[in-house]
Amino acid sequence: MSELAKDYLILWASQTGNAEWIAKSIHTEAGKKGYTGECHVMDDFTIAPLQKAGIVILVSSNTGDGDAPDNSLKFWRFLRRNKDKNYLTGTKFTVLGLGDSNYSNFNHTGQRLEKKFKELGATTFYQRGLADDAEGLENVVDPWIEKLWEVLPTVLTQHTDQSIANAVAHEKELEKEMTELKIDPASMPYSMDIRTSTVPEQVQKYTQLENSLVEQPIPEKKALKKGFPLEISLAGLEPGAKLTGLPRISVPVAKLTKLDGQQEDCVGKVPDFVVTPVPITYAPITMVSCLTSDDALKRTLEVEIEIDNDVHYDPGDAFGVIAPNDEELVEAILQRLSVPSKEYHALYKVEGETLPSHLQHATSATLIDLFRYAVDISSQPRKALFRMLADHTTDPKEKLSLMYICSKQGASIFNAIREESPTLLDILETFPSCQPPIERLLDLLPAHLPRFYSISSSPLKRQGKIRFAFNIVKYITAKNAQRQGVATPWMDKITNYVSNKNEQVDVSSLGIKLPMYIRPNVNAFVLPVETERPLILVGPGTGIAPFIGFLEHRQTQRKIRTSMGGIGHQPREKIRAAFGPIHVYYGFRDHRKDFLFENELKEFEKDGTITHLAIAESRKEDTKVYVQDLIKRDSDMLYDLVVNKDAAIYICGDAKGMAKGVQDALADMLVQHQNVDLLEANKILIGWIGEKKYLRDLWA
Ligand SMILES: Cc1cc2nc3c(=O)[nH]c(=O)nc-3n(C[C@H](O)[C@H](O)[C@H](O)COP(=O)(O)O)c2cc1C
Repeated sequence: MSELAKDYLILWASQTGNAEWIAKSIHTEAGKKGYTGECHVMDDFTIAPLQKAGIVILVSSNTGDGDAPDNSLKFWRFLRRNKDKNYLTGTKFTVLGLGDSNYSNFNHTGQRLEKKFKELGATTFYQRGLADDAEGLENVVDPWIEKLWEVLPTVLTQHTDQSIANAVAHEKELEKEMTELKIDPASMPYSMDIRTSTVPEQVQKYTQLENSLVEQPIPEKKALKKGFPLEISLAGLEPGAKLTGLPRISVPVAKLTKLDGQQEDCVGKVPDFVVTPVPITYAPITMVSCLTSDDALKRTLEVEIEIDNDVHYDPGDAFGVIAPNDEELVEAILQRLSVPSKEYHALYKVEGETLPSHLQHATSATLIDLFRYAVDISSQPRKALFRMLADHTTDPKEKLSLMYICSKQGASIFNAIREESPTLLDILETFPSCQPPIERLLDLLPAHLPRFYSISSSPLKRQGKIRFAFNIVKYITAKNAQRQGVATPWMDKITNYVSNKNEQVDVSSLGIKLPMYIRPNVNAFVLPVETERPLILVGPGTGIAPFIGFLEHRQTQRKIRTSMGGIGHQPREKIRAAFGPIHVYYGFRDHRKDFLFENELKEFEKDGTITHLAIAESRKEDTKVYVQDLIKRDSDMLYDLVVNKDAAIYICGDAKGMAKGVQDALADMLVQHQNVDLLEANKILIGWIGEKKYLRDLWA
């Protein structure tokens, strides 16, 4: 048998924090199990050389269109340039990919990593795992990690320290205790609604121990936001049944230490612990316009902000907005956690060995800011969160429900909960005897992230300004709970809920500033430099927004060239030939309600910026037309443009329905005209993605 390796190296790449959290959990747990190794973000790959590590574990998510996360781009450059077939000979590795099957390039990065490592001579010691966010990452990640612990002793040396053996045994004991909760048939099924929300005495005591900051709750005057408790039925659970497949008890990481003093809110200022790739700009909001009618299904706003001269962007770039979590929700959660309001502004230091990136700079932060800006309190809850909450719940039935939710037997309940997208408040109100320490919440809640918007204006046309458009995310779930996004309702609120359709309201006098930063389009979703290249732009709904920026840009470029031509330098035909045709495929539900940018698009059509505007209306009387239907209709003309005239195709919008439909329509076009089968047609399309001839900016 070959010698066991001594050290492992975990390299992770994460866009929104999942891969980072999973990689760090594996690292912490591996340490507890007696293995030694390191854990780094992929772009720090020079810190711990790959060739020196016996075992390499790669954990990577995807972004864009099957692209690698931003914090692995340097690593990828290094891998691409490295052609040495023996570079990793002797290295054993495995891959855990995180993806989402709503995207057609499902888990592309994980697969590419595996291929590249093999090309460099490495061999796999354990089969790769490809998790799907559409189904719940845990369904693959948890069993994959469980099996990893079985495989690891065959390839890696484990230290047999007695304290480690004791800790592992203790953990097993705990697990057993939790999984053998006796199920009382008399209490089933039961509804959480009948519970009172008083926190039992022993829970108060417990939290005081774990959370030095919790004092006796003081009555609050203000009526606080209420959550929407979940309905959890234990009906599916057999009396005496055991729960299996529970997530591992995650190791506590974050430690809160109280500092001296308080810090009052600095209105509109993002706390210093929020770190962005480029410094935050506070951009004054100058104009707001509502692009939809009152009776439209979705409310869409267009907003204009002012930027400094040193902020540069191209049409198609996106920028991040740093919006706080909903203030009422934050306060209601803090109150539910028994934090007295006088503590909200007390300063704390967050410490811990494997702290996630979003907490690493919180060396002096107020509690309220941590809940406003550090953690996500309204995204899909992780199973590990429910598992942790169970450990801090005193009522046996509630504890059992929490364990059930995260067990294999409770998979359908967990999925039903995901459908309802509960906030942290909803979950805590469902389980009144649950009183988790804030530190454990910091460990298990995902990072609060900037929200990205495509720029819908051209810097040529609107110097010193940026315009963007977005739907206000507010909806009612199947169980009648109200839900809302983070940034869009906040922007609607701070700009005073402008409502007259297409009226551009000047809001400069309100003095509102938007914390933002430009994120250059790593995807190359920008206009080609050659203005003569034909373009096919497909963007239903708010997917049209970046194309408005493209069109403004082309319109202004043409105007500039025409004015030069006007003084005798260039004949008009030459100018016309310098600008390729632009075909726009745009869709909405009902032209009276949600024909976004109607005036602008008609103007572009009139002045020749758009050669052909194809409009799909999906709720028009009895006909439902989608953009993909129009692409099928125009298949001959589009084939000629794409194949004979080298047009570039841009798709923006929903990854699931629209992008798949458009891809099918394009594949059909190739089948019809190029005498290939569907498989070959899709391969051609994938090739076009690689050549940046077919570009997509999609969201699930
Ligand atoms: C804008 C965006 C684009 C994405 N593109 C893809 C993709 O092309 N293929 C895929 O499998 N998953 C894709 N995903 C899904 C992520 O990989 C998945 O949600 C993962 O859990 C994110 O992990 P992270 O938080 O570590 O970045 C995308 C997610 C977002 C938000």
